[in-house]
Amino acid sequence: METEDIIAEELQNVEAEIQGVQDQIKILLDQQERLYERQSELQALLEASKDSSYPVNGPSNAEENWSGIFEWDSRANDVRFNLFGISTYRANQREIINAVMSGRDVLVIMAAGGGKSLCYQLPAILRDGVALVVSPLLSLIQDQVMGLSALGIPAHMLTSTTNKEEEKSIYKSLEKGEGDLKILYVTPEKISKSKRFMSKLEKCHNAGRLSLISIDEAHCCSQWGHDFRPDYKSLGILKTQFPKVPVIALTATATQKVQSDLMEMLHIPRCVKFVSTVNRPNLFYMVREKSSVGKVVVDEIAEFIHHSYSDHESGIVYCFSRKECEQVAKELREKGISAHHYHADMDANARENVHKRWSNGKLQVIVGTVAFGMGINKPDVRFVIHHSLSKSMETYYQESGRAGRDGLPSQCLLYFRPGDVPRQSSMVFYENSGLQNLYDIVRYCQSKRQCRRSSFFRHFAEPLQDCNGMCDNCAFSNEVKELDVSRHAKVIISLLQDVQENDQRLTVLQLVDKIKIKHKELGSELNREEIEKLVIQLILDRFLKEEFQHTAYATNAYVTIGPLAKQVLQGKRSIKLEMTSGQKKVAGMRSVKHSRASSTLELKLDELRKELSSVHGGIFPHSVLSTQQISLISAQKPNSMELLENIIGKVKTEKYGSRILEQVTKYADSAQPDEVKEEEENENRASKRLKSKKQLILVESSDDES
Ligand SMILES: Nc1ncnc2c1ncn2[C@@H]1O[C@H](COP(=O)(O)OP(=O)(O)OP(=O)(O)O)[C@@H](O)[C@H]1O
Repeated sequence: METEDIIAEELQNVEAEIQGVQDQIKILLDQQERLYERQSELQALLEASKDSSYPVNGPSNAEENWSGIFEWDSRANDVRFNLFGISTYRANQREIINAVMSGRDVLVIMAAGGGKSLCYQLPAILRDGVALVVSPLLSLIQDQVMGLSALGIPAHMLTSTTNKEEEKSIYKSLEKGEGDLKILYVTPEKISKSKRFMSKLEKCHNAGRLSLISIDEAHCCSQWGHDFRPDYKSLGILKTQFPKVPVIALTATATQKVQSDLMEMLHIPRCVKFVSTVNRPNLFYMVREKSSVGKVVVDEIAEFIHHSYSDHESGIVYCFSRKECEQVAKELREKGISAHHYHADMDANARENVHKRWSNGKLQVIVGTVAFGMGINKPDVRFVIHHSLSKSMETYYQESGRAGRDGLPSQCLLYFRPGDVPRQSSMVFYENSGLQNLYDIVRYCQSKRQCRRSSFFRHFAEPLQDCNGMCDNCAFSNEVKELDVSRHAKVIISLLQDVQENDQRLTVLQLVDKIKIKHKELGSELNREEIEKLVIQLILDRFLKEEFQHTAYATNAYVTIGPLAKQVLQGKRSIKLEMTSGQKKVAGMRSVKHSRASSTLELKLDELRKELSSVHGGIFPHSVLSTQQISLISAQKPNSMELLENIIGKVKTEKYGSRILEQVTKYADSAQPDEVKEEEENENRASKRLKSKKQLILVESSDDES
């Protein structure tokens, strides 16, 4: 061999080795970044626990025993029961109220629908003076003020919609203590932008009349949260200016990082922290494969709603774009579902009108963008359907969490198509950890084995809890099969290498088109959806990666070779794709059962209504006792005691009288679920038959595969 050849060969080897080392460096750098993040999280936590004389999440001596006896106990019980109509506290509520009443700063992380409002509203009533509540959205504020006013609690708001006269009277109350003002809601902009307001607030404080400060949706403070609001950043001024006034910050979701961040931003390092579980046991989570044909998806959604719910049971459908919202709402209407779109392009009146009709049960479904988000106070949302992917686990948890805030069984369904990923990734790649967050939710969607609930626990760093079969993967896990697609992956990577060598670029969908042709030549049997899924999986596992390029009109996402691609090419890594034999039918079965149960109960409920009408002139408190509530009570499910007590509390508060209470209780006892159970058993049998048939088909097709 010529010297030149020897050198050239060695050079090639060295270059290959350098490439290998660079790949390793990249992986290590990523790992280092993750470790730095965790390090700063842990340092902040350590600092917070050193600083705080109170331990995180619980008392350690008598003084810190938040569930002990306090002088305000009987007053608190009186207000809870007689004013709010709530018969018992939920987990952590009493402790939180006691900590606030003791003058401590408090951080509350409690799942959606957990009952956060009571934690600041009750102390606001018990403490002398005015409580200031900062809340991010007008609609949320309006709902809260309306609700409190209906209970006879003097609550007001100071927002862009407040008229001059009302503003004057609120300022008078703040400054001079005149008039009746107990709870004042403001948006964060009021704190950051209105000097006049801050000066009035100061006067209120100086006169000893600022009783507490509540920061709702506190995750908006943190850039690491999923809904950062710049105006929330300036809320730290409240603690600086009013250091002795207790601050209570509340949110449904906050990772460790967000928690430490918001404690720092709000200047409450010594706060007592109450973290409740993120688990929402009443929510059934499922993911369905989304057809590439838009009409098919809407047909399926319509069928799901028709099958599962009666007209008065409402839900939300989330879409990616405004145009999509309008289209989906229109198609749902054509299918006989009362639906309307909701997005930021509509004027405020039109939006409010849609929201109102939906809240009053006159509209069954709102088809919204994420603009229809925080501030939805409707407790009986029975289903949340995602027509498109959310941008992170946190956003999905929040959005789907709008279902079932009343604690009753509700369903969260996400339609996922791998081909939708680039659309989202080109929107989020510039955000802090945007891609990482997106890929987490994509993993959630792609997995056909992992418990959906456990993904939430992992994401929020919470110990795992039993899912009780309340997700599609737990309910139907044995339908899944793993297919070795290593050779398909090699073809994809090689093809992409060729493309890159020719200085060309491909989007995910273009790549899929090319592979489809190539696979046909190779006699491969993966269909288009499966190839899409494989490409996305290769991106998640860093065998491929996404790159972005801005044009004048948009940001395009391209797919390129990832840092670990070589491992596949060299046969060091095998690639497996999870496959099922078809759509999971669990929702359909539950829904058939559910709608039949509802109709049986509806008949009985009508009987009850007739009887009650003789007492109350035909007005039955439907909001107090829905068909589903009765169904739950009669089936003696978990939660039923709380529900029954809640109903009793409400009936008492709303003065429907003892006769109704008696009838309700009697009715709840007598509703008989036997018929329902029988139907359920029949359906289970049918489901088992269907499953074994599907497995057979699966085995046959996988034999072909190998
Ligand atoms: N102890 C309780 N017993 C029964 N019902 C309760 C209790 N506490 C609160 N609720 C009810 O639970 C529902 C949800 O409460 P709330 O609106 O405070 O939830 P939240 O935690 O603020 O939820 P989100 O994060 O979704 O806004 C309300 O209808 C409220 O009246």
